[in-house]
Amino acid sequence: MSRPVVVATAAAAVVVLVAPYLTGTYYQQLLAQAFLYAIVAVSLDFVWGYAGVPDLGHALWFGIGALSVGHATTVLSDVGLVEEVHGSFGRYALGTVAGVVIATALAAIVARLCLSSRRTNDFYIVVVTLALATAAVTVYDQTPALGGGENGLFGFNLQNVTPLGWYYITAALLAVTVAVALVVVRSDFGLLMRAVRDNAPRARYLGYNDVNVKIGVFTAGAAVTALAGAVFAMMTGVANDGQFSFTLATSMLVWVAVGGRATIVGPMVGAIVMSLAGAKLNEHFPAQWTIIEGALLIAVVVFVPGGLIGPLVRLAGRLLARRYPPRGRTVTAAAAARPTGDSGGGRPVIRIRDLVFGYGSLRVLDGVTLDVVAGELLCVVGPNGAGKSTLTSVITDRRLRAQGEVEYLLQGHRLGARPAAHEIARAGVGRKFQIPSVFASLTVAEALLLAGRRGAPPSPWRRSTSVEVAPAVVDIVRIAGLDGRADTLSSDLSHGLRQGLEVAMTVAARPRVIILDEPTAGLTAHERHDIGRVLEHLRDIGIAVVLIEHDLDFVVRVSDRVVVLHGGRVIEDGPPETVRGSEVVRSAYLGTAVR
Ligand SMILES: Nc1ncnc2c1ncn2[C@@H]1O[C@H](COP(=O)(O)OP(=O)(O)OP(=O)(O)O)[C@@H](O)[C@H]1O
Repeated sequence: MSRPVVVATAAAAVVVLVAPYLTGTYYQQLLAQAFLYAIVAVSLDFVWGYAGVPDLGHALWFGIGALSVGHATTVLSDVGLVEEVHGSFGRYALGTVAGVVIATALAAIVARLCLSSRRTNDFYIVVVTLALATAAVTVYDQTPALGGGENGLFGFNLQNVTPLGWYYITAALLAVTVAVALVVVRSDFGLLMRAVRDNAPRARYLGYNDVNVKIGVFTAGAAVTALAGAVFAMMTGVANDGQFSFTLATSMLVWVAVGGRATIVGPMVGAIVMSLAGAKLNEHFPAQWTIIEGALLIAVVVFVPGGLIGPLVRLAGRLLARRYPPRGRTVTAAAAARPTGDSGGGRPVIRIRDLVFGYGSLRVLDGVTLDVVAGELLCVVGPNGAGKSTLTSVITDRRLRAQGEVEYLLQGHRLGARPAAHEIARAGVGRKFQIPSVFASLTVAEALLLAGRRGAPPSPWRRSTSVEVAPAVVDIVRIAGLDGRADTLSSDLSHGLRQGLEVAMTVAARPRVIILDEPTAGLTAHERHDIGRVLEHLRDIGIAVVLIEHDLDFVVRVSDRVVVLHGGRVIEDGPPETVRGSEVVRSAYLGTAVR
């Protein structure tokens, strides 16, 4: 931490310690509630801001925590009225643990159902979280035996803790939450969270299970929020439908959006300021405050998507960085990070037999049969729409329902019948997309760091500062003009530089088979020549290189074998010169029908 950050943190700590002595009990209670809401905002920032999973019903987890403590400590009558309160500490602990466990389990189920299928996407989780929060309030109100109905449960607050005590307890919980959150988002795992948010398919094809990352973060967010809900209930002695409500869920979204997504500090400040303002304004203008909150959310999302506090935090960070330059990540070549191809060159590493695949009624691959061989540079060519990119997709993701066989003969890896994209990538099949696909919010070095781990779970607290990659990756970085740009954000790179970065990322993952869809598009003739040399080097060390290309001169120069795809069928498979001279190929490229 730089000195100004230490000073600012110490100053904030002094203010928090002294503030309750300058205010009365009323404000101590309000602030203690605001701190709990700030914990919720930080957890939602994790889920929505960093992992990109929109949870519109985040209040549900808060309500479950509160209701669980209410239930553990009270005895209800037949009509749901509180008859007795059990004030033993064990009951509070039991309620808290049960609330966290129930919220965690339910969140894991919801996230798995909404996120794990190829056919589901963010839209599902938006609808499901919204529907769940709404349904929870209805169930709550209609089932008095569960939560006291519209009256809720009350009078069960933990005795012997004063408002000042709660103030310090909640402040300490918030400090721990923020500290842990900052460590995690700055760690290597934090990079993965942002990578999955920015570009889940790219993360998947580098060997990461993006769905599990999202499910894990969503579930952790629910657990922390349930804990905050449980403490809230112990402190106030109240559990009611308001804690589940869509109104509270909307407030949570407003805190994060107004504070600034993916900043931690922004949502924390947003929650404290907005909940204090809300509490005061609600006293005088209860109806108007809800409208103001809704309008604020719309205004921020439309006009200042970065939020109000987040940009200030970033600006302060930039100003500080000028005075105290942060330690950037360095990219260095390491022999140990060298990709190792198969020693037995000439051996098939992927065997494809009679592959048939279509989009609806459109048949795109029509009985493709070919071998991908270690230590060979294979070019796949064909006119637009021939099925080249589709073939890449079907080879690198067997969850795509294709008929026929794809067998992976990668030493040391046994893949199941229909391995997922991340499993295939981990086994050593690397893929570069046709349109450059990078992680917008990651720097060049950060992207290479993640790529180099090839799906190995990154540490949630360690922040690697040096990135060791294969010498070939350093060559690609140099050829692509990325030298000296280790700390440049991928979103700030030109099209050509992104192209180079994606090739470098694919090689950094130490693949044994590398499939590159038009890696030289957007590069100059000189850069193409250099990339060609890197690909030849990869081939020479035993890697199977599959290149999808349109530039026939380049293809003839670098390839050992050329496969021509036309109308989803392999119409030629042989040495480059033979293929170039082929009448069938010429007519295919000129658009004449091939029989
Ligand atoms: N997701 C999709 N849904 C429906 N049709 C698709 C989809 N992706 C590709 N296609 C169609 O499948 C056919 C083959 O496309 P593909 O991108 O595999 O060809 P290609 O040989 O890579 O072409 P290009 O050289 O232009 O990239 C095309 O007719 C294309 O329109």
